[in-house]
Amino acid sequence: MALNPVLGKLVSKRVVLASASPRRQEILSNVGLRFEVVPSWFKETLEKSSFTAPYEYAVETAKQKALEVANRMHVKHQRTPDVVIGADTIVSVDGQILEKPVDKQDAYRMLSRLNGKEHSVFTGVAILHCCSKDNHLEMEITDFYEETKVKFSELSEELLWEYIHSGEPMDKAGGYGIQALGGMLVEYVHGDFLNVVGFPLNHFCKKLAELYYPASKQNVQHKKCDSMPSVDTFKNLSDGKSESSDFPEHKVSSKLDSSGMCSSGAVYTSENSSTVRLGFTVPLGNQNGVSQSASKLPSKILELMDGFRASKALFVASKLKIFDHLKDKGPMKAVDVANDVGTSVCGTERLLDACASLGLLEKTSQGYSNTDSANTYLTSDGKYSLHGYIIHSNDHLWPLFTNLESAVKEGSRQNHRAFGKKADDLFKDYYHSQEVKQRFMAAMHSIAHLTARDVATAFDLSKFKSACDLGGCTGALAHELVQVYPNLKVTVFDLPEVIANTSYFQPSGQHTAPVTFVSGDFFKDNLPEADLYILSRVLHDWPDEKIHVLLSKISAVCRPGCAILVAEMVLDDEKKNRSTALLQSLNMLVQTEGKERSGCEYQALLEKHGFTNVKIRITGNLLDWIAEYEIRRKKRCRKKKKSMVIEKKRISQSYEEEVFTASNFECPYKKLEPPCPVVPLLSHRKLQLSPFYSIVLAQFSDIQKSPMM
Ligand SMILES: Cc1cn([C@H]2C[C@H](O)[C@@H](COP(=O)(O)OP(=O)(O)OP(=O)(O)O)O2)c(=O)[nH]c1=O
Repeated sequence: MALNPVLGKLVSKRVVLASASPRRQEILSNVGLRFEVVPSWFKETLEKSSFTAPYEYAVETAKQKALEVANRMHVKHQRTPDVVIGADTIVSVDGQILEKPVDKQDAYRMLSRLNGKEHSVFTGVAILHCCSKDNHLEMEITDFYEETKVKFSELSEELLWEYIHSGEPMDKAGGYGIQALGGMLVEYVHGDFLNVVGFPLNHFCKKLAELYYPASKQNVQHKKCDSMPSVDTFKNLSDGKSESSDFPEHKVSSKLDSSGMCSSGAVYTSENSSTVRLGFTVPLGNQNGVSQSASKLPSKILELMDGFRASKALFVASKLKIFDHLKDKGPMKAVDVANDVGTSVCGTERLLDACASLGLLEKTSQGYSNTDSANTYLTSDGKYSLHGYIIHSNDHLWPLFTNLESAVKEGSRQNHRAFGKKADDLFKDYYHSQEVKQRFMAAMHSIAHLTARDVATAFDLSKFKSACDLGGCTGALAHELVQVYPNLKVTVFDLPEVIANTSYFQPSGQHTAPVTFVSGDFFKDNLPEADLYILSRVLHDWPDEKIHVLLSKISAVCRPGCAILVAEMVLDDEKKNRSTALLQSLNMLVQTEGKERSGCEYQALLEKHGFTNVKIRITGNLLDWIAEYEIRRKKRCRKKKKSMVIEKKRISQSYEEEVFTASNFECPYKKLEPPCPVVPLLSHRKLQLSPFYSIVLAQFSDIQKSPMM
C-alpha cells in the first residue's frame, strides 16, 4: 500500500467515522480506509456568536460530534473505539456561518448571499484517539480545519430556483453541492476541492503522519503542512502492526509546554490545528519536548488566572441589568447605557466591550445589543433566565469563595467570615431578610427551571401517580413533572420560610392544581405520602450521617413499588476529571457541611438502605449526569466485612452510564423541546464529558428492610 502508508497505521485499529455524510464515507473508503459509521447525535446548535472565527465553530462542532460518539460507544455499547473521526463543514460569507438549509426558502436565502461572490468553505475535523483505563474513557483529541475559497458566478433568480427545485441543496452546507449540479454555479475554487465536499483528505493524511511518525512532524512543521511527508519515510508504517501504546508514541512529549502545562492544555502543532488530551495527567517537569514548545504561552494557566475577571464582568453586567436594558432598547451606545443605569461612561464602555469579547453582547456601528444567549439566559425575566443564580453567585458565593483558603485550612464552611453570621440555619439566621431569601430562592429557581426538563425526562416516570419533591423550593421541577406526566400529582415539601415565599415563582397560565405545597422539616416532620420521593440538589448539602437519617425516613414511609429519585452533580470515581463537579464540591465546602459525591459513593449510601442497580446518564447540559438506581430491599443476613469488599467491586460493575444529551434524548412518551444551553456560555472550548447530575430511582420490593448501619 505504497500510496497510503499513513492510513495503513489505522489498519489494525477500530476506526469509527462519526458522520452520516455519504460524501465523507465515500472519500475515506475511496482511499482504502476501513471504518465503521456511527452517525453522531450531537445537534449542531452551538451558539455561533460565542466563537470569534467561523472555523472555530466548525472545529468545535466536529469535536463535539466525535466526543458524543466516543462516549456513547464506550458507555452505552461498552465498545471503546480506537479512533473516532468527526467533521463539520460550513460555508462562511461576510462573517456569517451558513449550514444546511432548513427549507427551500432558506436555500434561496443562502444561495442569494453567495451569488456573484467569493466565500469560504471550512471543514473542521477532530481525530480522537481513545482507550479505556479502569473502565474510564481517556481520549486524546487532535483537531484542525481546512479553508477553501469558492466563487459563484452571477446567477439569475430563475437559475437559482431551478437549482433549488432539483432538491440538491437541502443536505449541504451553504445550500449547494460542488460535486454535482452545484458545480455549474462555481467560477473558481482555491484550495482543496474535497474539503468543500466535506472532508479535507490531504490535511487529514498530513495530520495522521504527524501523529504516527514523530520525525515527520518536524518536517511537516518546517514546511508548514504544505506537503505530504515522503513516502519513503513511511515504509515501515504500512505494515499494519498495531501500536504498542494506546496513543501515538510522540504525544506525551508534545503535550508539555515550557510551564509544565499538561493534561487538557492545548498544544498547537501547526497553524490551524491543536491537540488536547482528556483524562490524562502528564507528569510536570518532564522536559521531553519542552524545547520545541518553549515559546508557547501556558494558555490554560493564563485562562485560569483570569477566569475570575470574566465571571465578575458577567456578574456586574447582570447586576446592573444591562442585558434587560439592551433587550428592550438595543442596539445602544455606551453613553446611553451609562445614562440609563447611572454609571460612568468610561467604565460602562469597558464593561460592554469586555462582554462583547466574551460573546455575551454584539458590538456594531449602531452600538451594543444582546446575543441570543444573553436574551434567553441573562435577562432577568426570561423563561430560562439564569439571572437569579448569577446574582446569588455575585452576592453570596463570591464572598464565600474569597475565604476558600480558610475553608481549605479549616475544612469547614466560611459563612462567619464572609458574612459575620453562623450558617446553622440558613433561613432563620443568614437569610434573615426577605430580600436575601427571595434572592436565594430565585437562584435555586433559575437552576431548577433550566434543568427540570432533563431531570423529569431522564427516565420514564409515568407509572407513578404521586410524587413528593423534598426540598423542592419554588416548585420548578414539580411543575415540569406535571407537564410531562399529566397523571402525576406532586407535593413540594420544604421549610415553612420557603413555602411562604413560593407564590411569586408560580407559572402563569399553567394548570397548577396537580402541584401542592406542604411546609415542614424533612429531618423532623412526617413526610407526605407518595409513590415517588424526589431529592434534587439536596443530598449534596449534607454529611453522610444526615443523609442516612433522611434516607431512613424515606425508606420508612415507602411501600413496595415506591421509588426515590435523586438528582445531583456526580464526580467521577477517581475524582480527577470532572472539574465542574469538583469545583462545585469546593463550593459546598465553603458554605455547607456537604459535598459532591461520585456515583459509587451515592450508591454506597443508598445501598445501606437497600437500594441497588444503578444507571447513570450524561445529559450534556448544565446538569449533566443522570443516574437511576433501582432500589430493592435486601435481606439482613449479609456478613458486614466481606460485603464491603464485594460491594465495592459490584458497585463499579453495577451501574451503567449512558450518554444523554439534551439534543439526542427523546422522551419516550412525549416529545419536548430541550430547554437547556448545551454549551455553557463562557466555556465552549472546554466542553468535555464532564459534569454533573445524577438521578436515582429507587424501588421497593416486599423483601424485608436491611438493618441500618
Ligand atoms: C459546500 C458543500 C457541502 N457539502 C456537504 C458536506 C457535508 O456532508 C454537508 C455539511 O453538513 P455537515 O453537518 O458537515 O455534515 P452532515 O450533516 O452531512 O453529516 P454529519 O453531521 O453526520 O457529519 O454538506 C457537499 O456535499 N458539497 C458541497 O459543495
